[in-house]
Amino acid sequence: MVSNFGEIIRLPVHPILMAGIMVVTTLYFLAPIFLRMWISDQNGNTLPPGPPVRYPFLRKYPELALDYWAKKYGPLFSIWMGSQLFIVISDPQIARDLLVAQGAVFSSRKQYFMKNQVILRGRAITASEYGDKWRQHRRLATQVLTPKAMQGFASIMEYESHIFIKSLYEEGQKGGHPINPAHYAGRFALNNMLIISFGMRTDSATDPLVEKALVLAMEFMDLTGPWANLVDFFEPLQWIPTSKRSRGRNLHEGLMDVYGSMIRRFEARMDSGEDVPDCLVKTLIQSQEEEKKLDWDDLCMLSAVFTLGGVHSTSGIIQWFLALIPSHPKIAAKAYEELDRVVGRERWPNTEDEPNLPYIRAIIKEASKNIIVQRVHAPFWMATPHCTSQGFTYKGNYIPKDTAVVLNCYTLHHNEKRYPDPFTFNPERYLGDDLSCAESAKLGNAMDRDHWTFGAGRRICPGLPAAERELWLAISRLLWAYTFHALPDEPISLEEYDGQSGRTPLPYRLRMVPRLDNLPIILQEADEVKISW
Ligand code: HEM
Repeated sequence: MVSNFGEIIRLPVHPILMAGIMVVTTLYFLAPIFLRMWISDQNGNTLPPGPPVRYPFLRKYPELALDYWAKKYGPLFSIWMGSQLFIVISDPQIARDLLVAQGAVFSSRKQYFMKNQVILRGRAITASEYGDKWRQHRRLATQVLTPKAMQGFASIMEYESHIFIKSLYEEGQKGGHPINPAHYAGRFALNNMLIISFGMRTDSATDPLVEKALVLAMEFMDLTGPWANLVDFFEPLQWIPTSKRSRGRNLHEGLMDVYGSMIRRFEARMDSGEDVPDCLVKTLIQSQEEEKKLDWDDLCMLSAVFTLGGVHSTSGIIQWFLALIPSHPKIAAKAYEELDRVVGRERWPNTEDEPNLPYIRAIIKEASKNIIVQRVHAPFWMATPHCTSQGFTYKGNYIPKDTAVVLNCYTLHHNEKRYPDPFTFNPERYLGDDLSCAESAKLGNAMDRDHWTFGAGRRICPGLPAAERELWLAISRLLWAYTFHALPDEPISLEEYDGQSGRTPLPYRLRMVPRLDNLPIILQEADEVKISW
């Protein structure tokens, strides 16, 4: 604009715009103050208490923020992450009252942009909203994991644990050479999952398929941490192309490619009349013929998620166990005493020995409950969030439809009343608990449940029986076979964990020294074989 005096007048457009943006942004972030007053059910019950601001993201160890808020606002609090409302459950009874008793309301899944829309395209069981599609997927998944079906997989899992111990022995040069166990634990878990999903296994530690599948598994974990993606909570960001989004798309393509070609190979064997083993993909292909609703993308995503879900968590627990045990020699000594007394030194433990080895069972439960990283961080800090499919009022707290529901495992697992001295790795707390995790999850008194690592309610991990058996075979045999030693100049870091959803320790090496002279003789009893397919 030009003034009467010929001067150019600069309109303060920028400051006004800036001020406007700042006001809108401030209002946006402070909106929970008002929303907490306005959102209520017909009886005037408002949301569970919680912070008065929206959060764009949580810091690196979100479990600590949740624990802080649970102490401040109580065992049922609410929080906005961007535009998404969450409720956070930190008490066993509330977990039971909502996730189990009100399963029809609290069992859906939010269609998170990155995980469920870009990568899984809403297809796989873990991403499906509560409804017919999920029921169909869940039925197929549990069909593959019935106790009878598990019996069929038992000898294969025993074999895989044999190969796991053997490859550690060979690579570790009988204890002379330090090793990073990540690859071997990953391969053990992957082979178990490949057998359950595809009736096949890989026969080499450097098999390109293992490498590819493990890379995909790691990328999946990295991209799908529940609070890892800003784009999940700020919808406008979904329209902006980002490198992360490209990674998500590439991961989808990678999963379709790898798992699609594996399904095709399996299908070709079926078509040629071969007597193929019972496994998830066989069930899926047969069901596809019977139930037309299962399309190609369903098949690929279901088998991918099933396999991925089972690999990272199981190998993560084994890796944490191996990271922790060198600094707990008294616990190892008690385990050796029990193993020598009950199983003896002539053979190693089998599945049937489980009821007679309560201390080993207790170690596994304690390891699964909570690997205590430097007594602060907890890599398994929450189960996959659920989501409400309708509004519900619980003891005066209104929980609207589409609220994301977080099971706050960190706080649940550090409950002083349930786990005295909760920051200590103490298997003894589980002595006298003879139930499997699956049985324990069904206990009437939620306070008695062993731990919440496998989730709760209708979405509870369907792979639980398989995971328990794998952990048993791996950890009991590791303890029978080796003593564990950190390297003096390479302390094992228990301070941090890797990946957005925090499942694995930072890379480390340890020496695993054979405990008994007859280990090589036992290891000779089985050789690596490829189950061709
Ligand atoms: C130690 C190992 C494992 C851990 C800690 C684990 C943990 C979990 C958790 C926390 C959930 C979410 C539960 C919920 O929403 O309440 C889940 C879901 C799932 N898990 Fe596992 N899991 C493990 C092993 C496995 C294995 C071996 C399989 C397959 C054989 C498997 C298959 C699945 C599937 C398909 C779902 C999705 C269920 C649904 O949304 O209905 N998991 N798992």
